[in-house]
Amino acid sequence: MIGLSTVADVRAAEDVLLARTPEGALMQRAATGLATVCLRLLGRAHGTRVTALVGGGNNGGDALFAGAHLAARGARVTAVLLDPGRAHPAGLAALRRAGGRVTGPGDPDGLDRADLVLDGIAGIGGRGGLRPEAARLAERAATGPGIPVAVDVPSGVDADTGAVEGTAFPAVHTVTFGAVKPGLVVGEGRGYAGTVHLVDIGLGPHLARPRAYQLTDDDVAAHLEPPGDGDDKYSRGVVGIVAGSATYPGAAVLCTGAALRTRAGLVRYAGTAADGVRASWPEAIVTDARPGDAGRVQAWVVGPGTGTDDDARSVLAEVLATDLPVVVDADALTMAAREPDLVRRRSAPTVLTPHDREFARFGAEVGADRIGSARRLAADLGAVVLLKGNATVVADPDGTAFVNATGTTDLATAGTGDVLSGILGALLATGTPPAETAAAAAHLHGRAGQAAGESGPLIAGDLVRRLSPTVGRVRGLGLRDSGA
Ligand SMILES: NC(=O)C1=CN([C@@H]2O[C@H](COP(=O)(O)OP(=O)(O)OC[C@H]3O[C@@H](n4cnc5c(N)ncnc54)[C@H](O)[C@@H]3O)[C@@H](O)[C@H]2O)[C@@H](O)CC1
Ligand SMILES: [K+]
Repeated sequence: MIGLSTVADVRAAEDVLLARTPEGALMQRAATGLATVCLRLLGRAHGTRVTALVGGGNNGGDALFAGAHLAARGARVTAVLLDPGRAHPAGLAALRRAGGRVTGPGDPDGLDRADLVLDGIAGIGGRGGLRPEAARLAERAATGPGIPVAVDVPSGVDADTGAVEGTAFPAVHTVTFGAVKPGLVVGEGRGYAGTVHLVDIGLGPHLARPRAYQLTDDDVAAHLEPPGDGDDKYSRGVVGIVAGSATYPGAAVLCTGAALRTRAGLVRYAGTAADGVRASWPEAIVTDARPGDAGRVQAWVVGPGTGTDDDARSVLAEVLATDLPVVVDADALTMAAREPDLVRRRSAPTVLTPHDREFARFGAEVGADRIGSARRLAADLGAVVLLKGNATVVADPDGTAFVNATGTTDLATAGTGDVLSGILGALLATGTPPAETAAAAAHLHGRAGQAAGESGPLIAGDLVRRLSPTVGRVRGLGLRDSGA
């Protein structure tokens, strides 16, 4: 797992470390790491042009020292000082010694010819939307030819939330120090940070335990263990699915298929789309009776395409009255938002999977702080909230959060949510902790989306078809993608 550390946690760890290291040592570590990444991106230093945008804080200091490293290797470095009176004095001296040029914000011509632009305007000390002069430079850098590299955090991005007010520096790479900050991987910030490179400056042992994480393929592989010798089809957890309707069986077919393809244990389907599901998935055990008559299951998925009429409401209430884990999706979210006590009174795990509009039905818009909003709803309902988005956020009622790293914009198409709830139900039926399990489902869903998107625009059925090879790949078994 990759821990995501808040600004307060980074500052606290820095304070401890600063007291134990010679003055300037941390900034040197940061600047050396930054220059190393820049060299890798440029391929060579000699003869290249680098423009550093330099604010009046330590973030600007990092950019100046890194510029000095690059200048010492033969790069032509220009520092554009936004606040000449406050630029980091030692950094400025180092850059000048190494032969770098220094100008003010009125003379940013270097931006139009740079091979690489360093954004050292503001880091974790940045507050609010970029001021006009900084915004102008960030916009100019965006249209210029140089590779845009953010120092620690793209200026204008809130490091804790990813919120952007107005303009931010549109980095293609962000070189961040000590720990990945949440704002680099979630919300709008994710789009401004590009590829994140973490430079170790020794903060690790002093950092508080993070409250937010990203899962890796290895973490997710633990949720996808193949059956052991002693397993049979029941011992690995059976998932029950209530989805679709006689007129619209599509959601039921996608959800059931996704569950089957995620874990080829047992999948039961109960609902009015029974004929459609039977025709598509002879492997599922299908009934058009109520969930209570479907046979034993270890987890339920309820809601995709069920509608919100009285019958649908009574089926939802029946499922939520069980003491089993339940995934509440789509139409079931609309109904749960009307009667949140159906969720609150449960003691077994519930996972809600809203997109932004569904989230708002529970009483508050998502807003710019996606992790904070998901945490608030999770705590209010005592349920895990999986808030869908470009970077899906999962929040546990205890405040632990996960941010998904594998999402692609290709997934923004009809039916992909039905696939996610099928994956999630299948994984939840094994009895693993619900928040991490939900994060694992989002990760796998994203990986399947990446695979399906390689050959052009994807439709939800492509995700289902790609799931088995994707599970194989994430498990690291090296199963060959069948290309189906
Ligand atoms: N504390 C330390 O020992 C270390 C700090 N490091 C660097 O220091 C940074 C934090 O430094 P600071 O606390 O000095 O703060 P920053 O340099 O991140 O931010 C303060 C500067 O940003 C400007 N600024 C703030 N909001 C702005 C806005 N909306 N528009 C335009 N300009 C704005 C301020 O005028 C000031 O010049 C980290 O992000 C990291 O880059 C690293 O060198 C590692 C070691
Ligand atoms: K920056």
